[in-house]
Amino acid sequence: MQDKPVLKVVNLRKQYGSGCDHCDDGHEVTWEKNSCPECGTVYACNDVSFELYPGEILGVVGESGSGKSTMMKCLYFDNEVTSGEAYISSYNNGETNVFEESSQQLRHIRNTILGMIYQNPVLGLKMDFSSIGNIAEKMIAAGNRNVEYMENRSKALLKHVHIPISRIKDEPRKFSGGMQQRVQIAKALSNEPPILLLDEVTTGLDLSVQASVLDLIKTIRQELGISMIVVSHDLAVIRMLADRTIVMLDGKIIEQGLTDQILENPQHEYTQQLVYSLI
Ligand SMILES: Nc1ncnc2c1ncn2[C@@H]1O[C@H](COP(=O)(O)OP(=O)(O)OP(=O)(O)O)[C@@H](O)[C@H]1O
Repeated sequence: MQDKPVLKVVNLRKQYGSGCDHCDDGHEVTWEKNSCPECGTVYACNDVSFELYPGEILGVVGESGSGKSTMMKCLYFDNEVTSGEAYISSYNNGETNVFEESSQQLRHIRNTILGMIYQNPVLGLKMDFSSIGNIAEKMIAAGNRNVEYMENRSKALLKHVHIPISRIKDEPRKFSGGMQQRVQIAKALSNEPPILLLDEVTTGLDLSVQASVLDLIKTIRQELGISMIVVSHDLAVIRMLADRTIVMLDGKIIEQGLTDQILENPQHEYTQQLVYSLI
């Protein structure tokens, strides 16, 4: 490879609390996992840096509380970062730190460059809108006004994620968990974003439903070549999907590399535990 990354993240930090003399420079502290024992500030993400390349799936794995969801929320601008930089190649040719952009620009990036699929569909869908309406809403937010186009595209997307045509007007609250995730995926794809963010999308689903959602994600990557960041606490999901993997612990990246390499030859003690628990 080394194409230009579609996304480059540099020293992303998200802290809860104002910090103190002890933890501000990070060196003098014996951390209690991700928090400062003196002032209690939580460093949910600390100096997180990585690159996402065209068409690749980057896995992010780590235990509960390691900072995975916080990182995704920062990348989708649900959370404001404390500090750090992110550059997107399809936005100002990758020359602008998007974390410093206005809220109007951030909305534009969310609507046209990023798609997000949350673990909890309530965060990604309006449960009382029709499914087709959910998708149209995202297209309208990106400036679309052509009703016929939006209707046809929504139908095609829902068909693509295997929602029966007879149910496309149903509200997601009437759907099973697997179907809700499929509608979220269709919605996230509606404006053809170059980057998809998927946060624990199969957690909580039955195994067979998990498998079908994972298959759908693989098919989308093959057909559309979209770059994806896939967060999961489950290394089996990462093994199935990710080309490269980041391992997070206590808000930091402790290991990253090709997924096969990480699975075959984990370097960090924590990664070794994760991998051996999978075998
Ligand atoms: N609003 C908040 N205020 C204080 N601390 C927070 C807040 N939100 C998250 N945290 C802390 O940030 C850390 C990272 O949480 P995060 O949810 O990102 O982890 P995670 O790896 O996604 O775990 P999980 O999969 O269980 O959500 C945790 O220590 C959490 O307690």
